[in-house]
Amino acid sequence: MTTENIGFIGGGQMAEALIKGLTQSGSYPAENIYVLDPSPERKDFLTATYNINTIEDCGAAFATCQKIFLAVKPQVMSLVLQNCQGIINEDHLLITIAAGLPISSYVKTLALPRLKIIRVMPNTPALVGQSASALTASPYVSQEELDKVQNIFNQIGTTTVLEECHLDAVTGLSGSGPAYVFSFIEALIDAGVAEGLNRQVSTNLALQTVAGSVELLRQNGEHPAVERARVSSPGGTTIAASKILERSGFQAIIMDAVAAATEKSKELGKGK
Ligand SMILES: NC(=O)C1=CN([C@@H]2O[C@H](COP(=O)(O)OP(=O)(O)OC[C@H]3O[C@@H](n4cnc5c(N)ncnc54)[C@H](O)[C@@H]3O)[C@@H](O)[C@H]2O)C=CC1
Ligand SMILES: O=C(O)[C@@H]1CCC=N1
Repeated sequence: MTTENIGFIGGGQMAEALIKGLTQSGSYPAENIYVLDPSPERKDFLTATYNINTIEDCGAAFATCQKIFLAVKPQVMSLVLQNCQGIINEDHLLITIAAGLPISSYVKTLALPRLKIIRVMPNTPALVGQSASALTASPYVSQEELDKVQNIFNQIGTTTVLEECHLDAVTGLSGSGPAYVFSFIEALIDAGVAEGLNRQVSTNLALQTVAGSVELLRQNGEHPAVERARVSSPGGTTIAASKILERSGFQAIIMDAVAAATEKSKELGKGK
């Protein structure tokens, strides 16, 4: 078990997902985790729930922790970085999870050409140890530092190291992806209710259908189209439903949704 301090600037949903994953997996002692957040309610909640420390300003955060996670909204990131200017140095390691903002924007705002920074896109299933995270690092991050941070994200799910040019697509697919899956599940539940099933029964059936289908794809390793064909009996119920999905452009709708989120991620980084 490591005893290195790590800090979080921003103690919202995603920071909590990481803190929960790290403390509950036992990979980080709570006493080595520090969080800075302007909301007294968030600080009280995080300290009471996870037994971690709070910290009052950037100066204290960067004096206490060499590794700092930036977990604020992209829209407030430049304000946070301005508050940290002159405090962050090239020995610190920043780990940002903000959507859209390229590594170059941090280098520029902090005026630190040799800044060590890792950009990560996780997702909220981190709260239950099932995140899908992609990481990319600035050239001044050593392989050992990248491995350590990747290992932190491995505690809350799976990780992939990618070139930075792919991070917007990752944001559109897996960063925002849980929301699309939740919409699909919600629709399945309501459909069951519309067909007369009790809401709890419908919820249980929908959740297990999605979880079981994911497990089947994982274990069989087949393309989803192959598994779809296996469900579709000739003249049967599934092919009747598939015709409706095809006619409504179901797959194109999902692809358009991912493209819109990817484009938004690019927009967030424009001019930064
Ligand atoms: N929610 C999600 O599914 C995902 C979010 N992200 C990224 O994670 C980052 C955080 O998102 P969430 O946790 O969802 O947002 P959130 O709104 O839950 O958390 C942001 C936190 O930052 C705090 N904050 C505001 N101004 C601050 C300041 N000046 N200094 C320190 N803290 C400040 C707020 O009080 C709040 O607790 C965003 O950049 C987002 O793009 C990345 C992957 C998934
Ligand atoms: O909606 C957002 O902007 C954030 C980034 C990825 C998921 N949630």
